[in-house]
Amino acid sequence: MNWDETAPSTDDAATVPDRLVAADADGEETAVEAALRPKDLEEFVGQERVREQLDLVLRAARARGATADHVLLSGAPGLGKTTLSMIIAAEMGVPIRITSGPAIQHAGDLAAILSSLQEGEVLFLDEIHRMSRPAEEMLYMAMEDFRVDVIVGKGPGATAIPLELPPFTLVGATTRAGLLPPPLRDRFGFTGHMEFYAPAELERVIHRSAGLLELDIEPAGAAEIAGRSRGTPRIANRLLRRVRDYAQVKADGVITRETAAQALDVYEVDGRGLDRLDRAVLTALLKLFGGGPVGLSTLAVAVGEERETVEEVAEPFLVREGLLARTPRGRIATPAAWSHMGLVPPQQQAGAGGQQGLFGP
Ligand SMILES: Nc1ncnc2c1ncn2[C@@H]1O[C@H](COP(=O)(O)OP(=O)(O)OP(=O)(O)O)[C@@H](O)[C@H]1O
Ligand SMILES: [Mg+2]
Repeated sequence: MNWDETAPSTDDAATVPDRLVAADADGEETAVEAALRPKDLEEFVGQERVREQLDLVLRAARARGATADHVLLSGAPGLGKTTLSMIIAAEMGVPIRITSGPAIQHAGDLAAILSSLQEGEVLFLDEIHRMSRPAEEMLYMAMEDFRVDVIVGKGPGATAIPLELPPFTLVGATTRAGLLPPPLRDRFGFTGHMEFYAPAELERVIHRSAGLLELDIEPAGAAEIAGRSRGTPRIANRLLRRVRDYAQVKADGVITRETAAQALDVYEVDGRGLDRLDRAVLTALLKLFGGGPVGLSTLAVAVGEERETVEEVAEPFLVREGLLARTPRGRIATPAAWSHMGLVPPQQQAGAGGQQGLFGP
């Protein structure tokens, strides 16, 4: 992981350098994550509804000796879509092939993958909303009829050679279910929508990971980390690793509420999971603009960040937490924002006199 705060970002999307509370995995994290992935539905924490529904789908398919229906998993980054796809394969006792929408640019790429699948295999297509149109159209037929037409030649002389495919289970994952064309969405037999996790569920994720990493953690320590994890298991696991480092170096290795809180304070992740950027946005909104309304561009300049960074990186979580609202007149802070930042709104400072009190009698 790159901790150099000044390192230029290579992503095209608005990003800030390596946030501890980013929901996306960074490159090196993938290996660490693999070790912490639950291996079956039983071990998979939370998402009760999706788990129960999926359990039925898979059990029924197994009982029929059939290949499971195609499954679409939608939800925010880090909630367990990839994990669940691997669990589907494991529960069905079949191999899994992993690819992603951006990796399939030509229909031919997809045809090659599809024709090399074994019977019953799970094909995991991550970021399925980012597939090219021709590949998508080939996928329709493959999903429905287990057949593709391979086009040979060009122009008027081109011919379509039908190719039979073994039955397979497509597991598609997307963070943007709304971007999927309806014909594609309709071809999935089951759609599971993943929700953010409740604190108690994240505590279970943390205890489980702590066990695998052989860490000594007290329940209050797990609760402290859970409260700062923004409803996301990936972030919970990442914060746990940082707290582990701190507990090793600064304490006796045991993760108590105090060590967890001190460690995450060092990393500037506050009690509610806000990091430095989130707090900078709120501080500017509250202190410089009296809680708003203020335009996005003005707010961004005040924070010293790009407009897109404020809008795409900081705001979604602040809005989700009910700390900031986007209105036609600009951004405003909610009462919860004032109290979270330990500040008093101007009206209340002025007492019963209201806003006027600010400017004297
Ligand atoms: N329900 C869960 N129980 C325990 N651990 C989980 C659960 N969901 C996710 N995790 C852990 O969180 C990490 C991220 O999960 P995963 O990679 O499956 O997320 P994702 O939804 O595929 O994210 P992305 O959208 O970025 O691809 C993994 O290390 C996994 O172990
Ligand atoms: Mg994933």
